[in-house]
Amino acid sequence: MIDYFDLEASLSQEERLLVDSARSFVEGEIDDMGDHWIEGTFPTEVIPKMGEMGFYAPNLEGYGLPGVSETSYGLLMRELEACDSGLRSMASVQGALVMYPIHAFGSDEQKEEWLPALGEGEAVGCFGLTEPEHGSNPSAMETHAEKEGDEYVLNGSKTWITNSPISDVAVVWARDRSEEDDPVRGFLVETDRDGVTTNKIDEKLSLRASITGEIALQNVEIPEENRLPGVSGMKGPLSCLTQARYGIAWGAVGAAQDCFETARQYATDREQFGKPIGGFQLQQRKLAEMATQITLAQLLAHRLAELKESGEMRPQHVSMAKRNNVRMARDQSRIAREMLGGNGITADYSPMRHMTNMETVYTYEGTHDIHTLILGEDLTGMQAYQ
Ligand SMILES: Cc1cc2nc3c(=O)[nH]c(=O)nc-3n(C[C@H](O)[C@H](O)[C@H](O)COP(=O)(O)OP(=O)(O)OC[C@H]3O[C@@H](n4cnc5c(N)ncnc54)[C@H](O)[C@@H]3O)c2cc1C
Repeated sequence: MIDYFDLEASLSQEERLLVDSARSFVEGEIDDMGDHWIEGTFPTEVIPKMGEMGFYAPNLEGYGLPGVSETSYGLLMRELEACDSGLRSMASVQGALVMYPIHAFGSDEQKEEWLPALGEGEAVGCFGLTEPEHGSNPSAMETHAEKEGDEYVLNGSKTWITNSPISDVAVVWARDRSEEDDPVRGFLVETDRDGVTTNKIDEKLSLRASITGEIALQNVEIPEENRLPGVSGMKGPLSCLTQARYGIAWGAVGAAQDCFETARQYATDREQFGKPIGGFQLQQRKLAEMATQITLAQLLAHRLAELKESGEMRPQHVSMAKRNNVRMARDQSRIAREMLGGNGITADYSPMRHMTNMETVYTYEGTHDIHTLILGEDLTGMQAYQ
């Protein structure tokens, strides 16, 4: 894969090993992502295998988790998304959006119950924040929890929830009406409880190789021990999103790298007017621009990892990297598709699959617009959301 500035020369042995094992896992276990994309399915048989490989939250420590470097974690997300954004989304949601909040804000009992099972891929989790009427502004959420004795009763609905139809547990963010000012709290909701339904959203034209659904909660009773005790307010869900967005900033680079390699190979093989199309200046310009944009995004991702490792990373740094790298992958996947001519619109080649996936990645985890506003506020001190 393209590494024009030789950034990988400075990887540690652990980091290099992780890249190699993720790459050979993808090559050995997943050869039919195009078929899954067409069918709108996810290869669920790889969920426990990804657990065995240690792909879920390996940057966390304890409960069997190895605590690898942030660069290792980023490289892993990059390798998974080079295959498909659906595969990276599986690892991102399970690791950054489900295991992270349990690890950071959960009780000892919650950690013991869920972290080993989720880490091994024996259980699947999902993250319920978005609601039908509240996407970019989740703080306006209507889902709420009322305290009744030593139980909570949850009501509300979440939508666009990755993996909800195949999840064992959902981290549901809801207003806790038993406290003053109804703060947002996280609740662990087992999906087999009475009153929980998780309908699948069909006919997506993007991120097709990923299962997406709703979570409807109708008088769902859960014990009060299922509330995450360690966080209150929007910083709960937002801190999870910072973790997941970090992985996306890396993952998008993987999708773009795969597009680049596919386009470069095609330009070498495909002949028109008696020579490979890669010999024409117009095609070389496209490859030169693609390589440059990928390299800039790689530099951003590597520096972001250093900031995260040293504890200096701010959510706004993540916003800039997610915003830039996803836009880059969205633009460059289209150029790669274009270079493949008619063949580029088939599922035999990855660029158009990546290109359509990028529409979701551009929108979820904070839309491109919302990250623009986060940066605008950071740069001016004035917020322009409303
Ligand atoms: C495939 C997929 C998987 C997802 N997985 C999950 C998941 O696992 N868990 C979860 O909780 N959510 C998930 N989401 C939801 C996702 O995070 C939301 O779609 C996203 O936050 C945008 O919300 P919305 O779709 O309601 O769009 P809206 O918020 O309605 O936005 C519509 C448009 O308005 C723009 N806009 C909104 N506010 C402003 C403003 N103040 N200024 C300027 N422009 C603005 C937006 O940028 C966008 O272009 C997923 C989404 C998809 C598509």
